[in-house]
Amino acid sequence: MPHDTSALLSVRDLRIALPSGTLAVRGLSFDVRGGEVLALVGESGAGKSLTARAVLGMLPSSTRVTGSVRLGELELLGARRAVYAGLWGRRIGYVPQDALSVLSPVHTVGAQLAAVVRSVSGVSRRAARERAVAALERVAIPDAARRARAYPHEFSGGMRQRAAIAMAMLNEPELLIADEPTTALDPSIQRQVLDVLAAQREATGAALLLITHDLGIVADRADRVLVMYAGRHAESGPVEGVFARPRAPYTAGLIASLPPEEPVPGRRLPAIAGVPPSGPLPGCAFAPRCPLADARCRTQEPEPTPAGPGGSLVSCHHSARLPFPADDLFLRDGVV
Ligand SMILES: Nc1ncnc2c1ncn2[C@@H]1O[C@H](COP(=O)(O)OP(=O)(O)OP(=O)(O)O)[C@@H](O)[C@H]1O
Repeated sequence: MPHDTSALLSVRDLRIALPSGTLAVRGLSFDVRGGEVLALVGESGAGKSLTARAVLGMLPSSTRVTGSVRLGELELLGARRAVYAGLWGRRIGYVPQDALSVLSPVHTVGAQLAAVVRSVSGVSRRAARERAVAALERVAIPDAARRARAYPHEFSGGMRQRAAIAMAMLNEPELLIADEPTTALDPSIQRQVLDVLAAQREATGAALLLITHDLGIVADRADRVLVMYAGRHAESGPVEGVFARPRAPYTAGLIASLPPEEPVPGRRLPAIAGVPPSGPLPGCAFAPRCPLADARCRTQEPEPTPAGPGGSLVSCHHSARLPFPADDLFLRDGVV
């Protein structure tokens, strides 16, 4: 598949081999368009974080990465460290799951934000500090001028995460990559942090690659979704379309196993039985868990194929046979 030259980020045939030789990401292609939110979802171990780190150029040198990752015209895979250093915080902002991985414990939050400002623009220390405080205000840190003089450990988890968003957005990058930015937070705080992220993104027009395993967040916050399974593309497309009519059995199973808003007493919750494969399989990686799998699925790996409106793609030999809702398919293996 050629690159989409109109996309902000265009990833093609990304393969990531771990030091053990295991191929953890196996030929993934996707695009992020300017200003949009693309959610990357899938079970733990699907390769979401590795994909994000490959785009960010943050994988250890012991991993082997092939394929192509283009930011606009610029090829990032194989780029020298200096190229990435010029992009981080300027064209690409990064919000990790744990803000402490980007905030140093030995400097105040304000000093760290000011240093990021000064790394890009030659403003005075005082002006950089003022911009740091303004950035903390924008992410709703109360009493920002005073809080800027505090250290990260003096912030609550939610405040630290908002400070990390402020830091990522300081220089108005075109692309933001957020890896499970709210997973470590209480549900009540998650919403605030996601609201802050959305507001910042809308104010600057940045695109967002949002990694999450929470389909509720995808439904509420993303424009398009890419469902990954065992390092591969399972399904992708506009969020509304994918939720209204999933075409990959894996996606349908994930949606079927979402707890209903109002539980029906005595009704079993569908579940996808089994666990993802630990090694390579000759056919579709989901086949051992898939209620529709047949002999072809066990021998022939499905490729992403156009499947619906809005550029939807599905990697499944039997998507046309998939009913929706698919609860009954997954109830066979359901848990009480
Ligand atoms: N540095 C590493 N060395 C060895 N194995 C790794 C490394 N990083 C990731 N892996 C393995 O690669 C696979 C994919 O990991 P990745 O973190 O991308 O998954 P994920 O989809 O982000 O999962 P999660 O939702 O749990 O974060 C997993 O099996 C993981 O154990």
